[in-house]
Amino acid sequence: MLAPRSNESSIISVKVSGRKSAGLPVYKRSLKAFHARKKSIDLAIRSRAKCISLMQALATRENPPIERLKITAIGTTLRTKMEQTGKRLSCFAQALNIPFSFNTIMPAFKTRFKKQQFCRNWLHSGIKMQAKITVTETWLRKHRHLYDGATRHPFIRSIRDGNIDISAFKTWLGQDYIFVRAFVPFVASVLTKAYKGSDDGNGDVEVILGGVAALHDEISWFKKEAFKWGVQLSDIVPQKANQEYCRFLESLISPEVEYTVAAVAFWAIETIYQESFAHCLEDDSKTPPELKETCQRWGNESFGEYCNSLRNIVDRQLEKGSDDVITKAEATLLRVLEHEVDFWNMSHGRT
Ligand SMILES: Cc1ncc(CN)c(N)n1
Repeated sequence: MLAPRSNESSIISVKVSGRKSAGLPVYKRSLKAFHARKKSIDLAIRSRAKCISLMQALATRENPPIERLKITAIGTTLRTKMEQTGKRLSCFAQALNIPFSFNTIMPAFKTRFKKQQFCRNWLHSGIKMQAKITVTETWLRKHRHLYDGATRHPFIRSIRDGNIDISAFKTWLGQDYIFVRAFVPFVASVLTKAYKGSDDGNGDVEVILGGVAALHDEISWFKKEAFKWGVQLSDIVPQKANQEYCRFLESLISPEVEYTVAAVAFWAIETIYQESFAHCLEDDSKTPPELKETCQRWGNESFGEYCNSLRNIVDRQLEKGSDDVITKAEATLLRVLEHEVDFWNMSHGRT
């Protein structure tokens, strides 16, 4: 244990995960350690509420002053949820005048066992583990603006705020049905590429096969939903943005397109819907009850886990990809983001 001199301030580092911390409430333990002038404290904490209690307690302390509160959240599924927590905590820290930083770590695991093992070690060992920034993480940071444009589009915001124009929703429903039909051969081609192109010790084929299987159910859902809303699917003519997006998918089916490049497109297409619709299900959302089922379809947690599995596949592939493949894959991600924005614009009646 390091004991700083009395005029030295301390950095408190708190680890957050879904696991319950044992014994004393976390903030009491943190403060105890703070009094004991430990330089750094690693604790597992369960909820945002506990972080808030800790901040309140720290804010009222004068001696020694807090230099910086650093919270690192480890998660294995919903990155957006962790980021939201980070934003809220950051606002709160600002209000209390506590210098604050928040990081998230989303490590990839081959098996559930490895994940549990990591969480156990991370929470209890006190060993600081360096999070490795993956290629997808780098891209999402670099293209944050475009990514947010695709996942927080005014169309999605209008669902979330409860003021969606139902005719726009019906447009989206009909057009997306056509898109999903074109998506089927694309996903099947990714499956073929995975079968041929990966060593598959990691189960890529199984994950992608799950995606192919789910599309059957998805198409049935569109038919049921169209009936409910009085949308005649046989009358739908694909609009320009949809045609272009479907043409883009078709171009990725070509055997010349590498598995890594096609897998990046697949991951991005699924994840954009996951993050968009999950946004409409957050606690403070005013999504109309009749649209909740639609949002659940892509915004649910298990779809989030599936997207995360796709992301792990992509990161593993990128890790061993040539510079040329990585460049093409990044360009493909950007194309997907642009097509998604165009698709929302089209649904929103902006084209
Ligand atoms: C346009 C679009 N993008 C993504 C998804 C999710 N598969 C979708 N159904 N439609």
